[in-house]
Amino acid sequence: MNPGTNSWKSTSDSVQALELYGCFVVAYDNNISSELYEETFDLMEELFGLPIETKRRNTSEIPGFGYSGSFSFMPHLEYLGFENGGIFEAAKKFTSLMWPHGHDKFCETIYSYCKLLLELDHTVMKMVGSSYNLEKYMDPLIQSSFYMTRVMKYHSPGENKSDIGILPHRDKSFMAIIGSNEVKGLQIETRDGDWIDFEPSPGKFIVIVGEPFMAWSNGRIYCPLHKVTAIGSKEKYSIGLFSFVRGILQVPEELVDDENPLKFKSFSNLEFLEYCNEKGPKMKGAIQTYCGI
Ligand SMILES: O=C(O)CCC(=O)C(=O)O
Ligand SMILES: [Fe+2]
Repeated sequence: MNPGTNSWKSTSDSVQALELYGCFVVAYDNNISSELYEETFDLMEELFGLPIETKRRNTSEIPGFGYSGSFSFMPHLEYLGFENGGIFEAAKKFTSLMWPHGHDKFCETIYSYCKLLLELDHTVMKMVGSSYNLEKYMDPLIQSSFYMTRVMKYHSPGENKSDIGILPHRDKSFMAIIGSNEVKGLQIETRDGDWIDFEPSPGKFIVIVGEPFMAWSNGRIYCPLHKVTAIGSKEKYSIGLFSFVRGILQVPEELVDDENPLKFKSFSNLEFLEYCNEKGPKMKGAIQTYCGI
């Protein structure tokens, strides 16, 4: 990504969007075919159509992973989160848990889909590194990341109706990349308090900064509040790839100077996740209370 070239321009635009909005939309249609996109979302219907006892087999110690749904405060949401869907063995393990007799098509489709999102995650990380001249930090961050694929179903509230899908929140992951079927509902809050819609379409993804990434950048990158509204008679399905960084995260010294004093102490992404889980879902600026200076 050399200064002056087109890829450098799109890099600086994207990083600027992360600073202003904490998110940006990627048209990834050259990399993900509409067939793969459609197949993946068709399979979501099949997955969520499994008996609840089967879906409950997907358990995890990590908050936000595993299976959950029918929350009193978010009655339309149901989700399944599993680790490392972009690694074939992990995709296979999740598939066998859901379909003990196997389901090759599901396994191959979800793996291909997650692998593309994984590549996109690495690309975005590298874009940030190149834009801030912090390239040397990016490979170690990527190498200590692990990923959750979380598939979400928002049950329809009914024709001409709308209801809460996910309450306004900031992500506790480092970064998330989300795509959905054609049903709208995800909204991101701007710094001015306006809510903007993510308009889903095949091959389009939204990259969302989580609180740990914002803290790592010493607040240079923004972390937006966002929410989902369940709307109308069609079910909404979305698939997110959420990254988490193991070990201790520390603001790079290059991002600290007299004008930008250190705003966050070193912290652990995973312990932060536990902390938020204990404090409950209402915490909006959790990272500040966790490790803000
Ligand atoms: O389903 C979506 O579009 C967004 C989900 C989300 O914000 C989350 O799981 O943190
Ligand atoms: Fe989120």
